[in-house]
Amino acid sequence: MRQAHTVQTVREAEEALMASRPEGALMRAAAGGLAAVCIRLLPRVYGARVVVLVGGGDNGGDALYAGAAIARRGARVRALVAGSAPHAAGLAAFRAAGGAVAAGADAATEIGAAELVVDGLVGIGGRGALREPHATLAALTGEADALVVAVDLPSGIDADTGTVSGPCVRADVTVTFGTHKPGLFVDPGARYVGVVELVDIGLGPRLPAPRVVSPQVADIAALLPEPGPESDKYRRGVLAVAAGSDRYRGAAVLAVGGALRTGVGLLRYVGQQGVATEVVHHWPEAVVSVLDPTDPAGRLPQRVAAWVVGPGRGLHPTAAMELEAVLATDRPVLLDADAITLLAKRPELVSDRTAPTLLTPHAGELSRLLPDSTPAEVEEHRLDHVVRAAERYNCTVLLKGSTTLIAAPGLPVVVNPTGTPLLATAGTGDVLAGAAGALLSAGLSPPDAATCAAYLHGLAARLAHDGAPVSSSDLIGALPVAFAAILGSDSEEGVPARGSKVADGTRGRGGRRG
Ligand SMILES: NC(=O)C1=CN([C@@H]2O[C@H](COP(=O)(O)OP(=O)(O)OC[C@H]3O[C@@H](n4cnc5c(N)ncnc54)[C@H](OP(=O)(O)O)[C@@H]3O)[C@@H](O)[C@H]2O)[C@@H](O)CC1
Ligand SMILES: Nc1ncnc2c1ncn2[C@@H]1O[C@H](COP(=O)(O)OP(=O)(O)O)[C@@H](O)[C@H]1O
Ligand SMILES: [K+]
Repeated sequence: MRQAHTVQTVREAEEALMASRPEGALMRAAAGGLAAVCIRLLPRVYGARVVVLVGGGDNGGDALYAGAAIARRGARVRALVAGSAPHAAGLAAFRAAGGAVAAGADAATEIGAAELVVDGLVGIGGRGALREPHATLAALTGEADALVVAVDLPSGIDADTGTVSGPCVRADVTVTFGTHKPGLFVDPGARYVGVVELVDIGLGPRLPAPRVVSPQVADIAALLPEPGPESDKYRRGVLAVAAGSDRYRGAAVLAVGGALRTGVGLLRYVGQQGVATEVVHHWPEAVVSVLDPTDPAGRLPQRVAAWVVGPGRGLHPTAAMELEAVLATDRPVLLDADAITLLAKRPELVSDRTAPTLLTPHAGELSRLLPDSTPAEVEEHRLDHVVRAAERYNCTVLLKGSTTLIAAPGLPVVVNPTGTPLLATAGTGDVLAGAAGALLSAGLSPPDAATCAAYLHGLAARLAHDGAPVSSSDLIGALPVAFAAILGSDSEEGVPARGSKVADGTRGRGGRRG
């Protein structure tokens, strides 16, 4: 798992480490790692035109020291200084190595002609939207042909939350120091970071548990259940799916498909006759129990390992009675869509529950779960809201959307790295609910089931048609391909790139069958 820590934690760890190291050692380690990445990225260093953007703090200091190292290799390096007092020792080293400070008036020309721009405007000390002249310099990097390397994090991203509240540097590569910062993983910040390279400056042993983690392919491969020789359909996991209604038959078919293609021992579909017929037509392996609308709790299938309730199920009283009955069992339950809307009126059904529960809301549904929030606020501060929902309902919450986040009380928030806007099409959430339900029925804990399902789901969308649009049915069809990619990964295969000038650096350590 890639780990991310908050600014306060990083500062505390840095302080403790600095006390045991000679003055300036950390910055030298950081700048050395930064310079090495820049030098590796330039096709030819000698004579290359490089611009360093220098703010008034240590982030600018890192950029100046790295600029000095690049200048010593024969590059023509110019500094554009924002802020009145750039790092004094860094500036002296930069000048001594042959670097020069360019006039602010030449900023557009210098950036326009550069092959490489190093963004040292602000790092973890950034507060709020960039001020001038930082904002203009950040905007100029967006128009440049140059490769853009961000120091620690792209200037303009809030390091702790990923919030972007004004102009922001769009990096091809971010060289971050000591540990990742949550804002590098979470949208909207995550869209600006490009490939992230972590430079070890010795913080590791001083860091506490991370606030945020992001799984790599080997982490997922290690979690996915694998049927063993002693497996039978019951021991592998029986999943009950209460999804779809006469009005939304497709939701049932998609949730069941997502579950079957993720792997279940036996799938029991529960629903009205018409929908059940449709489900069996698409998935003859499903075993159906026809719902009695006058007594939805009366004939719930017994001996199930886990439940999925809610996609396309509706909000009528029958659905509410069914929800209450399922939550009264001691089985793991996944609630999605309409079940979440119903839960918002009866939060105690989950908050007082002792058996495992997984909620999979999108931003609108999450805002219903937290009545003092709006969907726009959830979108803007996704990390805070998913953590609040997990605490309030005392269960695991997977927040869908541009970056899928998974929170559970007492655990770091998991950020899924495989998401893609290709998923923004009707019905993909139903597939996700089925997939996560299948993993719950196989015995994974809600956080692990949610983590693996989100990873598989995003990867399937990317692999389905090589990046061409996918339908929810295509997504189901591509789940086996995503499984094969994960289990057969030989470590260098990462998540496909997100449109950066540099190939994606997300790497795994190898699947267990690799
Ligand atoms: N600590 C260590 O051991 C190590 C730290 N390292 C490096 O130090 C970085 C942290 O350095 P830092 O603490 O000096 O803060 P930094 O990110 O440079 O920002 C402060 C400057 O930005 C300015 N500023 C703020 N907001 C602004 C805005 N919205 N718009 C415009 N300006 C704004 C602020 O100005 P002020 O608001 O104070 O006037 C001040 O001048 C860290 O990210 C890493 O790169 C590495 O060398 C490894 C060892
Ligand atoms: N812009 C996006 N980038 C990445 N994933 C997205 C984006 N928009 C939606 N998704 C994903 O698509 C799925 C949509 O689910 P949901 O909103 O429940 O739709 P539906 O109810 O139609 O199935 C979720 O997995 C969500 O994370
Ligand atoms: K920066």
